[in-house]
Amino acid sequence: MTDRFSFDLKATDGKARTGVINTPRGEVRTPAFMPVGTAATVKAMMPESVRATGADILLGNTYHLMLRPTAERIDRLGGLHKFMNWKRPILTDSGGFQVMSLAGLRKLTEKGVTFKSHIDGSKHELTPERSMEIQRLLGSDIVMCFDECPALPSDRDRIAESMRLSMRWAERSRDAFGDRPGHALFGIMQGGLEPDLREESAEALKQIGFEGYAVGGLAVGEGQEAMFSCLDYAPEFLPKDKPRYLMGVGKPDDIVGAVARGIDMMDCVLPSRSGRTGQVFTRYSVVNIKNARHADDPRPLDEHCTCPACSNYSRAYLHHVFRSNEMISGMLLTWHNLHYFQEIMQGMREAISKGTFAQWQAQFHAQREQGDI
Ligand SMILES: NCc1cc(CSc2ccccc2)c2nc(N)[nH]c(=O)c2c1
Repeated sequence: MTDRFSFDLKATDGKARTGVINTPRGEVRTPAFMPVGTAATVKAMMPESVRATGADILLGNTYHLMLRPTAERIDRLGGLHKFMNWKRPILTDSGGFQVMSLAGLRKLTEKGVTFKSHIDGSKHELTPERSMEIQRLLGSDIVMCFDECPALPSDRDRIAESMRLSMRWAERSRDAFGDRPGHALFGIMQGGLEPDLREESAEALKQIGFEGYAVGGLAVGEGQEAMFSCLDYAPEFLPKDKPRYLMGVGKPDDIVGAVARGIDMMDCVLPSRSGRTGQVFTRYSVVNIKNARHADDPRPLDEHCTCPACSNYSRAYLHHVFRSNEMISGMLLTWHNLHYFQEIMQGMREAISKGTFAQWQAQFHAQREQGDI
């Protein structure tokens, strides 16, 4: 164990990298997929089940937790790790993105954002300083800078103005974060799909200095092709010796494409949210368990998968409990999806270590062309 935060880059294969993030609460193997635990729970999962899927770290949400049950109450109860019974690392987002996508009556100024809670309409303010305080009260191991993520498409001037505001907020986040050994503050690169603005943002963040760097402002409606075009150059603007985190991404092929372009960490609600809506990710395709074709099918979702859903239940059963709106449906399908996402990450870590990432990527895509078994 360590009392410091550090990143060891173990191997590269082309632009793909594999390594380990060392934190006082344990190691995070990269490339890493981070399940989202928005309101202090990965929905439909016990923490020990999340760990059993292979997750080393999970995400918490400043926006949701500041509204309910509040960061001060979680702090009084011993912090988020104790509160949600997750002893390993937690990364929390800074809240700005969720304010812009969820809250009402938002007012954005140089100081920060004021808004009304989507829960009870109460008024709140988030600034870089308040976001750092909330994330400190939660006790998260990796803290994200307070930033503004412009919706795409936006005109270039709007994107430039928003990025430069986020860079001023990054400086204020750094100052407010203070000296917290064993904890990390990650900067967030913005700049839309504009190479020069992305480079300007990266340079500004490197001047300030962070323990890790995120690529923000992608997967906001631009589509996979445009996202990959940006990832063809943006990660290279960031320091090689620090973790690179692509925020809020994505589908399995998004994740593989991002790792191939030099990304180390990703998060997405997709596997858990889809698990609750009957959308199942397998190595061959996406299966909608609601479809009548599964009603009499005695086979597992994926005969190669070792998760509890695939080891112990038929498609017919999973179809039945989904149609019957039984709780076990969300539990089993979420477990399977998270297990499958972690299986992809483990496969990539091994392939990059062996220098066979290109072959692994080719097989990943070839299997998906086969379609459902
Ligand atoms: N992919 C869109 C996206 C998603 C998130 C949210 S990622 C997340 C969600 C829940 C918990 C932790 C992290 C973002 N967060 C920030 N701060 N900045 C962005 O540009 C951005 C873009």
